[in-house]
Amino acid sequence: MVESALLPADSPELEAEQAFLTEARAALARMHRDVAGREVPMIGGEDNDERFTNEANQAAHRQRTQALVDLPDVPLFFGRLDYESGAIEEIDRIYIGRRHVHDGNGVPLVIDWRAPVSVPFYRATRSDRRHVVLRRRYGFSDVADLTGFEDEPLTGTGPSDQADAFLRAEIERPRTGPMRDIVATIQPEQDDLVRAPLHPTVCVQGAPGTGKTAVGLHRVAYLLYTERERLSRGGVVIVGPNSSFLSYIRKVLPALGEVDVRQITIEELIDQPAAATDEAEAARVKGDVRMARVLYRALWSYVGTPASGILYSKGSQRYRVHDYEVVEIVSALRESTRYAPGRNALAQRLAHAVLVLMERRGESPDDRVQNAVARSKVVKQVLDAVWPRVTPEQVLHRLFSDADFLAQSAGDEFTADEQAALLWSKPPRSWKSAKWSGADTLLLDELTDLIERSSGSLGHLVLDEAQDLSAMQLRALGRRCRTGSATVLGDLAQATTPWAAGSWDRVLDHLDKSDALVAELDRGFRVPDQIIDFAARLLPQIAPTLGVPRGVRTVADALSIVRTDEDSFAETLVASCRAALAGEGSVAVIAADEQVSHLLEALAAAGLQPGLLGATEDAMETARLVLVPATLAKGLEFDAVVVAEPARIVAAEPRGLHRLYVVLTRAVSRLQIVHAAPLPAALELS
Ligand SMILES: Nc1ncnc2c1ncn2[C@@H]1O[C@H](COP(=O)(O)OP(=O)(O)OP(=O)(O)O)[C@@H](O)[C@H]1O
Repeated sequence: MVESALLPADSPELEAEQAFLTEARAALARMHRDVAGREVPMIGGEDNDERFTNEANQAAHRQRTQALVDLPDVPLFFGRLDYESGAIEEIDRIYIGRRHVHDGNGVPLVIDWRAPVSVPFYRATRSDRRHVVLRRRYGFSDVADLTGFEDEPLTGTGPSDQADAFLRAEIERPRTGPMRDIVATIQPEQDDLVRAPLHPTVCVQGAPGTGKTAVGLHRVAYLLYTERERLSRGGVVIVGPNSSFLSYIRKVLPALGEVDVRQITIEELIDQPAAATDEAEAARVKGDVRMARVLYRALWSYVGTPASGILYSKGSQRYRVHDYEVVEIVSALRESTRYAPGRNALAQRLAHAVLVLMERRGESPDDRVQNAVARSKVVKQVLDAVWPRVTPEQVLHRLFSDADFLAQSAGDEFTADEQAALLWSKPPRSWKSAKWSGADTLLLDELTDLIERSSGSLGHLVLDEAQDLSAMQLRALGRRCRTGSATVLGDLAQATTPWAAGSWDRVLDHLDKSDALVAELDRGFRVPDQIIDFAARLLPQIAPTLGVPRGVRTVADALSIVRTDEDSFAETLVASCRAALAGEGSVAVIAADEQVSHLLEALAAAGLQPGLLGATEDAMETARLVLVPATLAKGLEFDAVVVAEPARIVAAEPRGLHRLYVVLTRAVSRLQIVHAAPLPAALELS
């Protein structure tokens, strides 16, 4: 969508392209009318299957109708390929767009970018032309009027730099709000990941601004195109770190014609609201994978060793199952089932043992007798004594209230200090009055699955900023897509949580997707070279094994550092904001969370009226200048960024340097650092 003015507005060729766009729009409107006006067939009857089928048909119709809405600011096509004549059937030219548009008589006007025939748009080069002679890219205004185009002939020799110029212009087009799609300029290394098959899971390590989020979103659109039937059963879910980030990315998939994908936080996916917060150390320990083993032991410690057998009476008959037989049955079951089905199975096995005794005495008991024995008082007494019913809440309440129970369950997994961090200082009287933290809800989720296997039916799960997830979060997510696959996106250098897993092998192991394909993206599209090089000085300290990302652009005066003193800090910051606002596009001030309210006042007092990210979901859409607490900056970007007092950002949390690395890599064109305190040593310019 580059504003391109290569041709005069009245050039016949441009006019012909504009006329084609008008024709394609009219065709899309007709397709929309046709689908919207079509009656959805309803099958009669009121049973569950019929109701379900009718609802599914209605939903599919709604989705199809919505997908055909012509969004006013989204161009219908963005590129064209001209083929050697006769190369592909009778077609010598195709227009490529966000969805398929046909003329009503079976003639395609615009081909969906996801179709195999569109692949050369992204992959053809002069040395591998794939029968393409010309690639054309279009420029559009903000309201999707076609304003120009650029041609890239593939028939010449030597490298072509048009593609790079187009990419650069697209990256630098000023931002006005939420993230936009990159469908016109997906790069070959990104295209590989976007079009990777549904299975196995794909895991992408990538430096800031290499396009991980963009790749994840386009991959979802691609998979829905190629695997819609398979995915419609379990659904697709995108999990992002917080609601500001989700609000930022929410328009990309609808612009690609996909309106039915849930984009949520992990808390929403787990669906157990948290009512308490943890101290940092407790949160770290609760997120650790050792917790899974501790919970396992805690739960199974409820199963005791039978002290006696059972004596079942029927009429004048007595049947005795000896204690050693009960012990054997219990220990065999312990090894082979989950907790709740194990209890049911124990009842049935005991009843079966009684039935065998009955048969030995020449009786011929049937299933009804077995069920009656299984439900009898004597069997129930054994069950309650040996294999009691428990809920996840009861187990966790006991674990955090009872130091002996915790020590016994922890074995040598946790140190005494770690156990102390887990214990409640004031235990609630009962599990019913316990207030669970976010980390606790994941432990409850794990226990629920240990008690009764949960179903895990998602078709595909995208995890963005996955480097931050704890082992217990990853296990909970993995359980929800046991048979599905995932796209795991992240950057180990941007891991800011104390419970971060630390390596992709471990992340994938916790997610139970060890067969994943791991790839790396290393071309940083967002951040100009000078800023990447500056931020990368932190890498030896925060992620020594990761390489420095390769920049694709230099921008004049991209980086400046302004030293001031405490007294003039606000004034200097205001001046930096004014300078940034004099340019085009979005501007952010990013500061340590605890400094935000003070800076908000200072900026407002200077008449700048910034939006406050996190206070309202649409702050990035309603204000050009946004004040961003450092902990919410992850995943976002702005044309210009002013970072206030890096030392405070670093001091605010244990992984403060990682946070600073995130903050320094949010700018597309200009980064200004305003500081009174010294910069971290690695950043001091020599
Ligand atoms: N092929 C491309 N064409 C145009 N723009 C691109 C391309 N790839 C990435 N970008 C742009 O680069 C910016 C960064 O992309 P994205 O947010 O997906 O990166 P990321 O790797 O997820 O970054 P971070 O690690 O900082 O979250 C976005 O503005 C995106 O639109």
